[in-house]
Amino acid sequence: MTAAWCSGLRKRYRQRTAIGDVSLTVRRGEVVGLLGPNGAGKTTVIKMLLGLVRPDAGEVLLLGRPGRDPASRAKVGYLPELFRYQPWLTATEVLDLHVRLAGADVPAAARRETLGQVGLADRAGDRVGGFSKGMQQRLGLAVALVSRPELVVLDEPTSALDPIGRADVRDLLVGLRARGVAVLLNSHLIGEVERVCDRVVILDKGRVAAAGTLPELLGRPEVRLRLGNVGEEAEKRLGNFLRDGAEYVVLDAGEDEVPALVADLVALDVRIHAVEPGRITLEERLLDILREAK
Ligand SMILES: Nc1ncnc2c1ncn2[C@@H]1O[C@H](COP(=O)(O)OP(=O)(O)OP(=O)(O)O)[C@@H](O)[C@H]1O
Repeated sequence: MTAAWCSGLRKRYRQRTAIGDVSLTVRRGEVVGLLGPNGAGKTTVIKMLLGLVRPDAGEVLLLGRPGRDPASRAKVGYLPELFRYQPWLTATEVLDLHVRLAGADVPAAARRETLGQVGLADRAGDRVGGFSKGMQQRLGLAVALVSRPELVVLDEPTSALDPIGRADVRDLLVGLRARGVAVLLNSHLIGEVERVCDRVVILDKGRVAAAGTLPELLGRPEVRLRLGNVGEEAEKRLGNFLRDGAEYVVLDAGEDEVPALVADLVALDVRIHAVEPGRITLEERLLDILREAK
């Protein structure tokens, strides 16, 4: 089930410890988000996983093989943070080149389909030198996906993309997960990570500051009620719920709990201004974790 695994990774550059101790796992059919401030070590971890940077210590397994074994990378797709493709080649030729380099067998129709998936179908025959930055990043995604990899590692895949491009990438990731592909996603766009990732690993100063599923990191979902004209009887009915300023908070609400509560409150002449789902956002949680670690 494990697509990528590393344990005890360390890396120093001269006197600077880039990675102090990082262990993480990405399972098949799972999208894992890598978050953390600038310089936290996200790209270095990705490069050590992929054999592009040699760790000082630690172990890597990719799709069941030791990371040092070049064969372990045959089924891995990678979009680097800094992407550049040969400007004299067309998009189709870039894909052909990468398919050849990967030693993969991908029919021409499937290559065309991949360019279509990233929104470049009508630019397939154009030279990459004339592409915008976002178009080059889309091509980079096509390169990462064209050989039908079992593990996809994307280092800030939407940094140059417009909002529609970002939504396209989200759809692509959901499609990959449904096919059982494992995805490791490094992104500063926390909303994007929150929407699409099953698990999140937060790096800070070369260490894992927190890791878990979204419910584990964000706590229990809650429903918040903003009410007016709360009389004595209504106060009694609300007695079991937490009060946070002007709001009442229902934690872990059962399926009928909120509708029943609202019906009772309406019957008691309470004015209901809002009934809203409320939970700390991943961005708030990330900032808390990073501030605590300071
Ligand atoms: N080739 C290198 N030589 C020297 N130091 C390096 C090298 N590569 C990375 N580092 C250092 O390692 C640390 C982690 O860098 P890394 O690029 O992994 O961070 P990051 O979390 O990906 O940051 P960002 O969000 O800014 O992309 C930084 O202190 C950086 O200066």
